[in-house]
Amino acid sequence: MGDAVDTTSANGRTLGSQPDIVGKPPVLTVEDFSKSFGARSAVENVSFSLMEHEFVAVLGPSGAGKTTLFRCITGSAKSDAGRIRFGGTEIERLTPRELRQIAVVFQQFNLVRRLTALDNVLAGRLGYLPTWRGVFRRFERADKLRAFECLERVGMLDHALQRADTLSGGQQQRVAIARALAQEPRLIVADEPVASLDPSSAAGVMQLLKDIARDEGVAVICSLHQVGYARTFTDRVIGLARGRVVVDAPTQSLDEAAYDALYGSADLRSNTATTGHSGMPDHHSTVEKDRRAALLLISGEK
Ligand SMILES: Nc1ncnc2c1ncn2[C@@H]1O[C@H](COP(=O)(O)OP(=O)(O)OP(=O)(O)O)[C@@H](O)[C@H]1O
Repeated sequence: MGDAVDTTSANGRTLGSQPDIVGKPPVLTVEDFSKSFGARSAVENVSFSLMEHEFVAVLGPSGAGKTTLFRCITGSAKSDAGRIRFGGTEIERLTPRELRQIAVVFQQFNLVRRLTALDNVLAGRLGYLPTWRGVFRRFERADKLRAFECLERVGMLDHALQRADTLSGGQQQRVAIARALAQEPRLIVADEPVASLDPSSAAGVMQLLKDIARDEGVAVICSLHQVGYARTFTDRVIGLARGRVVVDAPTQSLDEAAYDALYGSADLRSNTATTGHSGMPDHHSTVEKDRRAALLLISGEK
């Protein structure tokens, strides 16, 4: 390996010493992306790009548009305007094989509860099997070896044959990350991956995602409600408020004013008015709670 050199991302930020990404195109590019639900604008003119090895947090008050953005990145919802490119190709034009390189980690793990950890991880290989093998779950030896390696990578090898519903929340999320790794991803999209975990398990999962970005060269984009985890583990913060990017900067450069822009800029009345679809939480109180949590964490860590 040659000497480490500082590398600047497409967004003009230094990613640290990552010699192997020099001259490489971004893994993901989001350009002037917008999405509305009827007359309600959820995400507006969002642009950013992600490089290999980057671990990026997406922060923002409830209703800011994080989930909508993630659903469009993974191809499960369509944008109204703008472009999302993965490895240079627009998301809508990706082949199934290319789409497999985008792995998703969910808040509720989404494991098959009655299957073992190993069988859940093998599900990440399904996209690589010919159809008939997939239907009968006839995995090749190489797929099984790969699944074991992924379980080892997340520290869950000893639990390979344990049923998913007998694992703790933190262990289940590790298995879900192993399943994501089994897809051989270039991008991991983690939608509030630690929201259901206790603080110790959450820190372990955040550290694991950080290590994967650093060691495997995967780009990881992760929505969070906890500013502290973003500050401790991620390289860069993209802050959304009312569907717009209000912060996009290296994590270490962010100060109180930046978090204030993110959580304090939300016009609570208009935010509540634009987030009223059924099933959503009380946005006024959630935004205020997020803001207080952000300020507490910032003042506590200085
Ligand atoms: N299926 C839908 N139908 C109508 N409006 C929607 C739908 N999904 C999201 N929205 C609206 O889009 C906006 C963004 O919502 P989104 O769920 O993306 O925010 P979020 O930042 O992920 O919030 P949270 O942190 O609470 O998950 C909100 O105004 C929301 O009410």
